[in-house]
Amino acid sequence: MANLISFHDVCKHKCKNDCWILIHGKVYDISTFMDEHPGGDNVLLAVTGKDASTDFEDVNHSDDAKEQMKKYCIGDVDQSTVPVTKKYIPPWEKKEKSTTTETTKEEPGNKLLVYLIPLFILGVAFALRFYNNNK
Ligand code: HEM
Repeated sequence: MANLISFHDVCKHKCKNDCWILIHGKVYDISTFMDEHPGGDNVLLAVTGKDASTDFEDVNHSDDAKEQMKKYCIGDVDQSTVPVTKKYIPPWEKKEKSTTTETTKEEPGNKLLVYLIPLFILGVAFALRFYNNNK
């Protein structure tokens, strides 16, 4: 069975000579790889203590790099210990999403009010007219 490592433990290794990173649920001890990494050691240190999957994918690593990383894998992260990060959604995308969800989430009562309010105003207007005519 694969070695299960908590996110808390991953966060304990953030130095150049003791560096663990988390990519796609797997934990890599890359302490001996720091000086060899073609992208430099700074980028690797910058992604410690978090899920580095996106950072790793953003670089578009070669198949060779993906093959190479296997030998540094020391286990799987315990997913229940990884904090859920909220993805930043730009306001313009939020608006698009909310309009589509609003239409589906709209309560039937709201639609009814759109008809009831003008009817009510009309009713009051007629009542006033009737009242004035009777005077
Ligand atoms: C065990 C994990 C990793 C291995 C084995 C690895 C390996 C490599 C290799 C072999 C290259 C040369 C280009 C290629 O073949 O794709 C490279 C480039 C690079 N890597 Fe990594 N890498 C790892 C993790 C990361 C992480 C987490 C980052 C974070 C951003 C990163 C950032 C970079 C950058 C910026 C380059 C330079 C790209 C360029 O100049 O074109 N790498 N890496």
